Amino acid sequence: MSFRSVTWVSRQLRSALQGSTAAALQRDSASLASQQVTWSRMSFGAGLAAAGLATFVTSLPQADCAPAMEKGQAPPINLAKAGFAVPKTSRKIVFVLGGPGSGKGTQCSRLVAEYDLVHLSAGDLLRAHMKSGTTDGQMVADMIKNGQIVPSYVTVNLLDKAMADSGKTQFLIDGFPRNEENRAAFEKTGMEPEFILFFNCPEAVMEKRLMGRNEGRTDDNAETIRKRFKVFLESSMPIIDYYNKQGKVRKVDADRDPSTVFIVDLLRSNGVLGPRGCRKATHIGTGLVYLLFWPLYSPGPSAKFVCATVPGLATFYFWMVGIGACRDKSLLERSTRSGQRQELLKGPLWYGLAHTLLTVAFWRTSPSGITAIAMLCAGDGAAEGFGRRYGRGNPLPHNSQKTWAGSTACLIFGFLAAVAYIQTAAYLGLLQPQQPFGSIVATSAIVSLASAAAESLPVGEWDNVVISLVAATSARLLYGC
Ligand SMILES: Nc1ncnc2c1ncn2[C@@H]1O[C@H](COP(=O)(O)OP(=O)(O)O)[C@@H](O)[C@H]1O
Ligand SMILES: O=c1ccn([C@@H]2O[C@H](COP(=O)(O)OP(=O)(O)O)[C@@H](O)[C@H]2O)c(=O)[nH]1
Repeated sequence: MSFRSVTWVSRQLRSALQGSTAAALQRDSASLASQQVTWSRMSFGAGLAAAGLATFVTSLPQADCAPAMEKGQAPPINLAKAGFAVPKTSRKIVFVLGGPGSGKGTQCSRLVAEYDLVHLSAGDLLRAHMKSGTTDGQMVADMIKNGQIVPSYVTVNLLDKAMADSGKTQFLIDGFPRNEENRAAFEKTGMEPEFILFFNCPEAVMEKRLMGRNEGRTDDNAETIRKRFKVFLESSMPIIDYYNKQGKVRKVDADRDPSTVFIVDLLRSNGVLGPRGCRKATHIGTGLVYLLFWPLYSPGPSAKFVCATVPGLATFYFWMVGIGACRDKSLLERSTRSGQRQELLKGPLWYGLAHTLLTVAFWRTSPSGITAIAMLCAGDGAAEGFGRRYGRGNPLPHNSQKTWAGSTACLIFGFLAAVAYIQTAAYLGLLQPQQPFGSIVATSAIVSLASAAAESLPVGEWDNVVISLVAATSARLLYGC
């Protein structure tokens, strides 16, 4: 479609909507009364359509993001084979550490059979490398036989290559880093672990398991096992202590038959498995799609209440599931990090309440509510996505959990969404009073700056409330309505 025809279509749409809105506003009371009946039907219809669409939007990501193997779908496309390199910084890495024989490899294998994770055992990679026939290979063979730690340049290269070849983004790295040199060399590559799974197991239990492993390994003999335990205590435990100080260690009690589910829960609650993508897509998409329906409602005074019933009912449902009055596993999967129903009573509940209250308090005649919803959805949503992907190593000075990349994304995407939505409302003649484009741009810029600052604060689960309040208040002060 050419630019001229797009312009023509948009002009027709505008004049049709403006005409009907203006006409509806100007009609005398008798004809307005009869119009109201039609409009209330339309409002109801639009409400139902919005509710349907909101349900559709929230169900979409579930299909996209749940682990493929879990749903019996075809395995995901291998991006490396398809010719796309996955950037190092977008890799999500979990280090699996613990003494020799603590069960790291066993648990990792069980996990990868079910989930879209790649298990990279540093020991396995080194054992494969020692058969390569190179001088390095011979050195690795000797070092493994003596329970020594192979120099980082060999291990880090093998790990990096294996990650790139997999074409995937989520990795369980088992048995690495084993000492300070390993850790420093890995972090120099720009990659950082999300967290560390530490398999805690008594030496006697590990020794018994190793002696019964029977995999023909050159190092599973009493003498080397003793050396490996010593190396683990002297060189590897300090690494676990190092990450512990950063709050990154998740301890697994490995002296029992640890069910896979236990580790799965740890991975889920730390955002490695499961529906983070779904959560974000829902966070960004629901509000922005909801706003698209606002022009369809009647100019009558009850329209905003009808419109607010959509997020209102959804919020009520969140609350019902959150308190345990209803069960909805798929809602928990796509709306929470931990899969725990109580989490619905925090961020998701406030998200829904913010939409409901902003609709009723401001409605489409004021740019303030639209601005706040745009900031909450596009700004806050983009902040998390960009922060995780590009923010590593550049934390904000006042909050180490947030990054410059996240705050910049919040500012830019919040601003763009606010300008786009308010300008559309202005174009359709919905705002009262009308706002000139210059004022929309200037106000959106200031509000998005304030919202990005609010988003960067260490307010935990209150972030949806804080960003909505700051955006709505600053927009209200600047627009005056
Ligand atoms: N929870 C467990 N209980 C009993 N035996 C286990 C357990 N986990 C692993 N094993 C056995 O112990 C041995 C060492 O396990 P493995 O996963 O190879 O340890 P790691 O990778 O930590 O060296 C294997 O023979 C494995 O079958
Ligand atoms: O990052 C690593 C991982 C393993 N190894 C060597 O490989 C051996 C076996 O390690 P693996 O993780 O396979 O077995 P585990 O000791 O956990 O049973 C170790 O003792 C080390 O000699 C190493 O040097 N660096």
